[in-house]
Amino acid sequence: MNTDAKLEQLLRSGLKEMQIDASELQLSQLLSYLQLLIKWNKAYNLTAVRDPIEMIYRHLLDSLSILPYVQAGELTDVGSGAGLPGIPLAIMKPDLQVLSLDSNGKKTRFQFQVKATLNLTNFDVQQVRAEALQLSTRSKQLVSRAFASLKDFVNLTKPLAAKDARWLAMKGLYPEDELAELPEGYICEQEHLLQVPREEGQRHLLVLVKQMKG
Ligand SMILES: C[S@@+](CC[C@H](N)C(=O)[O-])C[C@H]1O[C@@H](n2cnc3c(N)ncnc32)[C@H](O)[C@@H]1O
Repeated sequence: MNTDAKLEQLLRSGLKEMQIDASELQLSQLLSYLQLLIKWNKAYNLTAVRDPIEMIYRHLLDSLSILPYVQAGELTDVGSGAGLPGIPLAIMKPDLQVLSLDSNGKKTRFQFQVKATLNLTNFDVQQVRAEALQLSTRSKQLVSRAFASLKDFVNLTKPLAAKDARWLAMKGLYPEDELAELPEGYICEQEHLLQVPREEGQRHLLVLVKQMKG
């Protein structure tokens, strides 16, 4: 079996194991994204993960592990790097409109290329520091993976967030210390253990909200 066929087979079986139904178009978009990531990573150093098989688990499937907790509508991905988790989520969830933010021009150029190649109409990207951005409509749902502490994630993005916003923070180790340092008035409303095939370490999703008064 050639390498591309092997990657396709591993992705198909990983999605199946996670009970994610992908159409043939979605599957081919995920594979095209993977191919672009492999190609651009050589020159642009987008991710420390170099092995294409590892990219399937640590990037594509890890991003998709939060699918059950993402609500339809808009989602702002903060510090998205190579487009993670925003690009896999935009591919798999057409009822989601993703705004992807990163301060690094090489990374946002890569994301523009992915958007154009895959014709991802529900995905937009901006090169900006999150704390410098002003949105005309504030975001109800923000996500980050490997971006910042919980405290910094909330503090840097407060001006972007609607009153009833949910901050989805993807974490490896359970961030006990970070939870103790949440900005005043913010609570962790939900915690979910995330399951990714072949990945042994525990992964967590914490959903943070601003506590309503009264
Ligand atoms: C460790 S990478 C994580 C990338 C991606 N979320 C992932 O999981 O692979 C963190 C990213 O945050 C970006 N970043 C750091 N500070 C930022 C800020 N204040 N605003 C926007 N992006 C920022 C960096 O350029 C980098 O691409």
